[in-house]
Amino acid sequence: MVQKTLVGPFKQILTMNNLPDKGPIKDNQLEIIEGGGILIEDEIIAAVYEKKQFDEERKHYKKKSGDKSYFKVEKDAVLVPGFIDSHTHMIYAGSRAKDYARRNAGESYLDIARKGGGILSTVKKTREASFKQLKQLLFERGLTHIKCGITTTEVKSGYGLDLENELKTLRVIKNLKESRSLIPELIPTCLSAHVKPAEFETHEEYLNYILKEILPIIKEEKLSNRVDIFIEEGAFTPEISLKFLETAKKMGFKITVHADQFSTGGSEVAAKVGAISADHLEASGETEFSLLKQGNVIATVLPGASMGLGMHYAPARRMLDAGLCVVIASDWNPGTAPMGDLLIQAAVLGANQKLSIAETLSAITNRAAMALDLNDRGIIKPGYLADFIAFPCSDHEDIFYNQGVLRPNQIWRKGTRII
Ligand SMILES: N=CN[C@@H](CCC(=O)O)C(=O)O
Repeated sequence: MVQKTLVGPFKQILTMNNLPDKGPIKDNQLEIIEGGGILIEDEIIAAVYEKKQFDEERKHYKKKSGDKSYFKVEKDAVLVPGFIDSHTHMIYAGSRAKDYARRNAGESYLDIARKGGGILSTVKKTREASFKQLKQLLFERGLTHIKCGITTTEVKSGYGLDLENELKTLRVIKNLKESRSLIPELIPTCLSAHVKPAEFETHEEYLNYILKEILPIIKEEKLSNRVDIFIEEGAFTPEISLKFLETAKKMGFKITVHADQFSTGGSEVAAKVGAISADHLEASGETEFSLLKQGNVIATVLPGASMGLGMHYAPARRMLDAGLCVVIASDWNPGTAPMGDLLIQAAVLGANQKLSIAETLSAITNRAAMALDLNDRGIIKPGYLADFIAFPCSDHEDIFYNQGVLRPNQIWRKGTRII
């Protein structure tokens, strides 16, 4: 039997429907329904009602009668789609507080990595951690995410860097994805090509190992259908990254890349290989924007990494004006982005880059869904997943104005109210 629930009335519903996929968005393009409500059928939005229709529907519903229930919401509530965090490294063990202190004392991220800190120090701790410990850590981080209003979270491997440990982390993600509904839906990505582990002599050798030993098992066990690589000085050069990604693509994987964080070259690879998104882009300029535009690549910016490294933000305003689809993600990781709070980061980036409310919200809802190639969420619309969140305020402008301090107090994930 289909479980039907009528939810509302909401002071405002921001549907994020009918917005452009790319380029600037004006606030007056937002569809805002005042006093309306939602009909949920199992996991799906069955109807979005305007006030008049909602008041009519409501008469037919009695709380918990038969197969229908009516869920009356708190007085002032603004409903938006559940947030989507399309770039995180949330599965790791240990802390990098010492790296952070060293950076603040003047050492650079790349220098610390060369001297034994950095990504490889997290790899050591993650290899030592058991499946059970990693599962608990990821679960707790997932709870933090859901409280911020995130209902879908991408999670990358990349702190295992050998067959056993890359599979261990991806199996934890799969296991948690299948067993929990209290945390966001997890979307796994294989980032075995994060950096070269010490056991390999050359970068080519390691990338061949990923292609021959790791990716076939990931495919067989359906652990992920996405492949990422860190294109950067100290990680992988654009030339060998392109060859690696072309082969991964031929194997059936969707492609995303870490591009232009400190130096350029990654955007060009992303465009050539037809990546869905290029993420970071702090070093990108007009040349890179036009490459991304020609390649139809989504530009994902990661303000949390800029905050963690104390560096400038990616030029999101100029990217939008160049006609790109801009997405904002938290990049939650122990090295450069330990905060992991997408709401604070989006609000602060929006103020810094002069993004309209519509552009900022779109970058963590409907456009973020596109970065994960998911066409069933990110918009409040019939047929879409009933993933939505409500903030205790009477006007949507209060959400980013409060810069992350105002939290959603009602969260539905796949039709179930979980907070
Ligand atoms: N840049 C590469 N990867 C992460 C940092 C990982 C780490 O330092 O542990 C990022 O996206 O910022």
